Amino acid sequence: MELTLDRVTFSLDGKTLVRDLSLQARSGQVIGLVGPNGSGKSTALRCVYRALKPTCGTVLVDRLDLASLTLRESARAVAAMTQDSTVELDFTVEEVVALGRAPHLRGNQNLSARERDLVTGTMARLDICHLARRGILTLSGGERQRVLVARALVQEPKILVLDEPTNHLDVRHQIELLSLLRGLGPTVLVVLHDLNLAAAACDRLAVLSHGRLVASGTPEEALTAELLREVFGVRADVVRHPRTGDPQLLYALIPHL
Ligand SMILES: Nc1ncnc2c1ncn2[C@@H]1O[C@H](COP(=O)(O)OP(=O)(O)OP(=O)(O)O)[C@@H](O)[C@H]1O
Repeated sequence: MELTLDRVTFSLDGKTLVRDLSLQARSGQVIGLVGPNGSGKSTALRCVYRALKPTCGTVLVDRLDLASLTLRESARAVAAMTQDSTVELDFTVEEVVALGRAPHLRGNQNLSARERDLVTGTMARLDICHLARRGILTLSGGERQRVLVARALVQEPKILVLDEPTNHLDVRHQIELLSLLRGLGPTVLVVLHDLNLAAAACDRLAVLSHGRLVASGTPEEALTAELLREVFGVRADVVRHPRTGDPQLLYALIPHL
């Protein structure tokens, strides 16, 4: 499914956190949203998964205004793993992952055999089968993060929204998770802070600064030394990855800061 943000603005208490943001993700594309702290990335995502209602503008899923869908319909279409995703109760890992099916079930309906296989298969992909019977509250940050991604995938969404999904993950699990996003099926909108991983994982990048879109395009088009200086305030050398050809950024510490 295609995801379109059409001039989305979100204001709160007279402050505009996201201004006139227009983005388009074609079906199956992975779009990375990057930008400095406080630039409005999470706010923009919240408008997509309906935790916030845009003050102006619309979010369209296949040209259908998301706001016109019932909450159940939009929960079937859009899954989110965000910094707000929490599990307060001490469910087991397997139970939490199975909760991803909730928008597809009626009342106390049990999971079908296909859905049980989906839960098991997704847990295997996220390397969490060994945690199946553990209480979610006993997990490490990275383990928990992988469980929450599995829950979102089990939802079989058309649009997958991920806010810093590699947060807490060790380098192997970061690479595995982002590799998984490629060719996954749903259209993915993902916030990433690691620009080298974003360049490797995303078809296109959208760069936010002070709530506004300041650059967008392929990683090569978006991640220029000039943009890194102006938007992120860092000096970086942009080189090509010797194996993949992706742009990669080299930073150095600032002497005598
Ligand atoms: N509920 C709120 N009340 C007041 N200000 C808010 C609220 N939520 C967000 N903000 C402000 O809006 C701006 C954008 O926040 P947002 O969380 O969208 O940024 P972000 O780009 O995701 O940042 P980060 O990279 O640090 O996670 C920030 O200045 C933040 O302090």
